[in-house]
Amino acid sequence: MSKKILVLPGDGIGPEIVAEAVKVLDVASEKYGLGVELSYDDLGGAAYDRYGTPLADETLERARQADAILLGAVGGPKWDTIDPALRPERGLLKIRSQLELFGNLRPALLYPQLAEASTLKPEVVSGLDILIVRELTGGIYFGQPRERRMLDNGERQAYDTLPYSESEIRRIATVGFDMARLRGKKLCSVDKANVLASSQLWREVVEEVAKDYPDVELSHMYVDNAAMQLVRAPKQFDVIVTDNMFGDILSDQASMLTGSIGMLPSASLNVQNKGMYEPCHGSAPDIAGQGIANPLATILSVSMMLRYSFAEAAAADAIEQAVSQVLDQGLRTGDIMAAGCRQVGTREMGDAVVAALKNL
Ligand SMILES: NC(=O)c1ccc[n+]([C@@H]2O[C@H](COP(=O)([O-])OP(=O)(O)OC[C@H]3O[C@@H](n4cnc5c(N)ncnc54)[C@H](O)[C@@H]3O)[C@@H](O)[C@H]2O)c1
Ligand SMILES: CC(C)[C@H](C(=O)O)[C@@H](O)C(=O)O
Ligand SMILES: [Mg+2]
Repeated sequence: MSKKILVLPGDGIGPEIVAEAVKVLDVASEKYGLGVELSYDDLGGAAYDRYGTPLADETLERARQADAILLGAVGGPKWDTIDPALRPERGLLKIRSQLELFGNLRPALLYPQLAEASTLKPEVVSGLDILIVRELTGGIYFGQPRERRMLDNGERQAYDTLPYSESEIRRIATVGFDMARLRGKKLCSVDKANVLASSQLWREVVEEVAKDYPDVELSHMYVDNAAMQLVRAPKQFDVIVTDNMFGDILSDQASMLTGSIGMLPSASLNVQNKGMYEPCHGSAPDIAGQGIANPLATILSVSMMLRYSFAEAAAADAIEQAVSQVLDQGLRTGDIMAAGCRQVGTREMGDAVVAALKNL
């Protein structure tokens, strides 16, 4: 049976990096007989321009029908001044929420070839392999009420709300423990339980879930300390589980330990392991249209798609191996460039991964 994949290139560098990831997916499909069937639509600013909304109903319906979704990135200055309810980012939040993609996996893995591109000393990052499990459909991004209003004294005020229910915490904690069990058997839950009520409940529920995982070593850490520990001694972490906003911030931070935000893929999964796959970075308006963006995070997101949505481990491994070989060849986009390497653009990097994959 063919695998239906909806491709949403999005905005800025989105179409550039997705084009390379699709080339890699096509080759993997042919080589491993995956039988993928691609269709395309718009999300974010591109959808606003085409449909007048960042996520059209028909696009959402196509996403529901698809077996998996490949996304580039959304947003950009062109849409910064439109009605905030129609911003490109709201389309992304809506698709995540409507498909209940609550489990966001963001692996920060250092390819040894990129040790010099990391912002930390080689001995601090060598062998780094962290998985951040971010809650993706709750918390302050979605909490109601959220409002901007005028106070009686004429001052403008705005607020957001940070709710977490027990069931939301339990299901993401379970993903964290399951992942830890498959990896180094260490889970660090990151919160702000010294201040926030939502974090106090978070910690309580994570402790309850821990009873089913006696083989996993659980620790708790406040998010401010976690941010510091990530740059002090990142290898102390195996799996981190955390809320929506903390996970957003910590994953961008962790990306630099691996050399560049252009290296960090992600999977956003629901209970049926239906997934949306996208790089962790944004639409990078500062380099869009120049053909210089790093496509590897998106290519590695395809690998995650094959692993998590389609259980095609051999094909997923092969893509990761092809990426590693290309790095061995000394090819680098600007963001991971180092002395003695050859700087290439987005397309050349994608072509090199395709060639390596074909030759495996
Ligand atoms: N998942 C998403 O769609 C997503 C994620 C983050 C930000 N955004 C949106 O993207 C827009 C820009 O946001 P931002 O500038 O804060 O973050 P960004 O991640 O787009 O860019 C931050 C910096 O990283 C660089 N960068 C990002 N991806 C790169 C790549 N593949 N190769 C090389 N360099 C890369 C950019 O050039 C920029 O200097 C905003 O509208 C934001 O809301 C979208
Ligand atoms: C664009 C934005 C809504 C999004 C988020 O904060 O989740 C992005 O930063 C991400 O990391 O995927
Ligand atoms: Mg982010």
